[in-house]
Amino acid sequence: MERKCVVQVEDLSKFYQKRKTKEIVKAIEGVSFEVYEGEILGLLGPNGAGKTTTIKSMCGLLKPDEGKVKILETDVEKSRLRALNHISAVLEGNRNLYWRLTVKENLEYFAGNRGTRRKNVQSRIEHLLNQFDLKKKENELVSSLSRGMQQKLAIVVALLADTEVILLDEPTLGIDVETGYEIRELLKEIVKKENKTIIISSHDMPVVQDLCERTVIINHGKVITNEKVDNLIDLFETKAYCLSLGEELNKQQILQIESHFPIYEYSDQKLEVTLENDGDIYFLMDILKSASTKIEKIDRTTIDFEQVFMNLISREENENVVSSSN
Ligand SMILES: Nc1ncnc2c1ncn2[C@@H]1O[C@H](COP(=O)(O)OP(=O)(O)OP(=O)(O)O)[C@@H](O)[C@H]1O
Repeated sequence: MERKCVVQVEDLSKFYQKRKTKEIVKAIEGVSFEVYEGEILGLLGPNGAGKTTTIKSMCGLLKPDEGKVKILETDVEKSRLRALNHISAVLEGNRNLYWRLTVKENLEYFAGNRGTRRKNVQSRIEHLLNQFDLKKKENELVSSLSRGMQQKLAIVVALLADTEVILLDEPTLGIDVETGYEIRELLKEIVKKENKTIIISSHDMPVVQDLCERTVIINHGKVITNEKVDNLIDLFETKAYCLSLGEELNKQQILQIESHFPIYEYSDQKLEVTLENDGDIYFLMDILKSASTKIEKIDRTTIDFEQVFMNLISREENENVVSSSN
């Protein structure tokens, strides 16, 4: 059965003009992707890649120069309020909480603000407080809560609006491991039970690997990958090898490896390397032969999403270097 598309980002571009130099900066250019019902999508990219610009365009905080965003077929720019009824966002820095109100007061205030129907509000608040283990804190001021608890509350506020789409910007940034794990499990539960769609922007690759079904990776303002996380890991795993060597590599060999293979690891006579192109294995053999380094064993190596991400970004950087020098 075909999945329902809930968010369509179509050909988005945004340019800024620097105040001092008047130079035009391209933040994003031609960014397009779709997000489906019941999916957790990771929106990733290195610093300055264009994630915040994309996110702000998605929740109507910024007007793109070109392109559009549709949430459940409603154009965010043309029918802002109607579109925003379908999406809630937790942007970085807990901006959706009042620090001088208690946990419960925050929930009641925001529920009223979004026009959530009175009849269901109290039971939804109770349900979420219990689900997120915040019930015992309901009368405490937000300012007195730990960062992890504030983040859980910020997510609860977003969930209270009961929108189909939830956008979470760096949901685990700066919080302890235990709460980070708890948040991940809760998000999985919510997607499963309530069929919500979650879009996560994060630099935390283990979180992305654990939570996201698919990732859109942006670099230099353009989408460079839009693929299922498992497919990406499989793809790179088939190219990743661990060579156990008979002796240590010398400096010259390490320099050669470094310049040809952007992602590699070497220690204790073990070389982990990703072979991308057909000629790579011969190139590697030549480097090893140059100092008569023996290979004792070659294994396929397991790879995590962090390495996949690094591979994709460095591959794109290399292609950019090649195309700009042509
Ligand atoms: N108001 C602005 N004026 C000028 N340039 C801007 C402005 N906002 C963003 N940019 C530039 O646009 C590019 C994309 O920025 P954006 O904040 O979207 O990236 P990002 O991927 O969210 O980065 P980060 O992870 O560091 O927040 C960057 O080069 C940034 O310097």
